[in-house]
Amino acid sequence: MQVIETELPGVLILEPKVFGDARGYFLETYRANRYAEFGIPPLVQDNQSYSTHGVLRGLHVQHPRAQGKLVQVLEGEVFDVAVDIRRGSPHFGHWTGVTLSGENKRQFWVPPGFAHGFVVTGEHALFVYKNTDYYSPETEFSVRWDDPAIGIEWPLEGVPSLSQKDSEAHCLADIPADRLPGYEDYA
Ligand SMILES: Cc1cn([C@H]2C[C@H](O)[C@@H](COP(=O)(O)OP(=O)(O)O[C@H]3O[C@H](C)C(=O)[C@H](O)[C@H]3O)O2)c(=O)[nH]c1=O
Repeated sequence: MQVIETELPGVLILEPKVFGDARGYFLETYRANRYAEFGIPPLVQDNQSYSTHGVLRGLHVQHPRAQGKLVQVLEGEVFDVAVDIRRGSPHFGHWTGVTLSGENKRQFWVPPGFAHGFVVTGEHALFVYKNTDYYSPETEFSVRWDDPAIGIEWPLEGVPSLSQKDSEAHCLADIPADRLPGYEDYA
């Protein structure tokens, strides 16, 4: 397992060891004791989504009950992004991104308190992710994917395909400060 730090402290790229042989390959995608060594707490909910090229899901966050997310692509390719939206964080409004694919088998750790999203850069993406807390629709909200104050450089050709919820999201500056996770809550 290779663990790669990103420019956002706490956000990690993980490269599990792949055991290939004449039959195909094997890899471990989660092990509580080993992942705890990298600061990843126990994971309680597993999700899967399938999206076609040009779909953009996000930016999503829950607060309270912020979810840390261990994300991975089983088939296809996405550009995956984490944004630090914790009030008081020295990296507030900063983003980092990584290409995840069935080919590179990389995982991306998005800590609690970060907004998360991805755009499908392959023909499709079978996307799976494990969460540190349960889905809480009453505390979930979206941040605009194209918030100029965040300035994510999405590898996009044209306008992305968004859900109604994501198309109506607000920019960070228009979200009341007390609605945002605090750095102290999730440092
Ligand atoms: C997230 C979630 C959704 N749902 C239901 C609610 C909706 O009826 C339907 C689709 O939900 P939504 O449009 O929010 O799904 P995504 O746009 O893929 O959102 C997810 O993808 C982005 C990138 C994230 O980071 C979040 O984890 C998550 O919000 O699934 C559930 O029943 N349980 C869940 O945990």
